[in-house]
Amino acid sequence: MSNIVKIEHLSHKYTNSWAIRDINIEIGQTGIVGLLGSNGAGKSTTMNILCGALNQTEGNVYIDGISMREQPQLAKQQIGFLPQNPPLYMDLTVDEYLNYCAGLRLVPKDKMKQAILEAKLRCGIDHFSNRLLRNLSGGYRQRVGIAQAIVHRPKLVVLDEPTNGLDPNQIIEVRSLIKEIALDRAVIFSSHILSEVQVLCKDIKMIENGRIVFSDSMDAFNNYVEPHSVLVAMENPPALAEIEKIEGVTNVDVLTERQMRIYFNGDQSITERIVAASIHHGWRLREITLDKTALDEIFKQLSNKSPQENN
Ligand SMILES: Nc1ncnc2c1ncn2[C@@H]1O[C@H](COP(=O)(O)OP(=O)(O)OP(=O)(O)O)[C@@H](O)[C@H]1O
Repeated sequence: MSNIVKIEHLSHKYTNSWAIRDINIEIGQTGIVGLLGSNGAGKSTTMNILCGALNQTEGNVYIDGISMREQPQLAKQQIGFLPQNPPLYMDLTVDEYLNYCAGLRLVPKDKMKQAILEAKLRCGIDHFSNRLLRNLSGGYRQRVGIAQAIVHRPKLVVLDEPTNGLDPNQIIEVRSLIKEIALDRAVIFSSHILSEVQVLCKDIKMIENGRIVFSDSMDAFNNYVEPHSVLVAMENPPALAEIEKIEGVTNVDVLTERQMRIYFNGDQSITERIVAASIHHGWRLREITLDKTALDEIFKQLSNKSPQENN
C-alpha cells in the first residue's frame, strides 16, 4: 500500500530565518505517528504546511500521491486538521458547528446529516448535539475539534498538541479517542511531551532546530533511550576510584557530598553490583535510581548526529 504522506526536502523561512530545514517524512496508511519536538522546534510550521495552511519556501508535500502545491483542493480533501488553537465558535451548538465545518469541507448536502452523526458517534458527543460550545468542558470541546477533523472522512488526521491544557482524565479520554480513529486512517500527533508520544504512537519523528533528528519506530526509540546512569546517595561514600572499580561503571560525576551519578555500560544489573559493593564496604547506600535520560539530553545527543545516522 502506498504512503499517505510524502514530504520531500521541505524547508520554510519566516522573513529572514529558517524555521524548518530539509525535512523528509513518509507515513503509512494507518496508525499514529508522533511528531515530537521542544517548543519552537518547528512542529507547527511542518504541520501547517502539511495541511496546506502555509505555503512552504522549498520542497514538496504529497498527500496520497497528490501534490499539495499543484492540487491543493484535492490534497486537502484527504486531510482533517485540528490546529493548536482550533477556531471553535463558542456561540454555535455542536450540530451548528459541525454543519458549518462539513460545508467548508465540501461534504455533499445529501450526505451531510449522516457524516455529522457518524463523527459525533465516533467522538462520543452525540448526546451534546444542541449544547453550545461555550458550555462544554475542555475535553468535550477537544472532542468536537476532533469530530470536525474527521467529518469529511479524511485518510489523514493531523492533531497539533491535542491534549494541551486538558486535565489528566480528559487526556486519557482524548488519547483513547485518538487511538480509535487511527484504526482505519493515519494520524499525525504532535507533542512536546515524550511520555505522551510513547503511550500513543507506533512511530516517532523527532524534530529539533527545524531538522528531523530521529525517525524510527517507538520500540527503536525506547531502546535508544535506555538508562545509562544511576543516581546514588550514600551516607559514607568512598573515593571515586572505588566506585570505578565496580564492573560496568564507565564514569562517575559527584553531585553533592553524598550524591553522585554513576554512568554504566548499559547492563542494568549494575544496580545489584552497586548495592552489593555498598554492603561489602559499608558505604551506607540510602538511595539508588535508574536515571532515564531527560528529554533535553536526548534532543542534545540526537541534534549532534546527522539525520542519516538516525534513519
Ligand atoms: N509567523 C511566524 N513568523 C516568524 N517566525 C515564526 C512564525 N511562526 C513560527 N516562527 C518561528 O519558527 C520556529 C518554529 O516554530 P514552530 O511554531 O513551528 O515550532 P513548534 O515546534 O510548533 O513550537 P510550539 O510547540 O511552541 O508551537 C520558531 O523559532 C518560531 O519562533
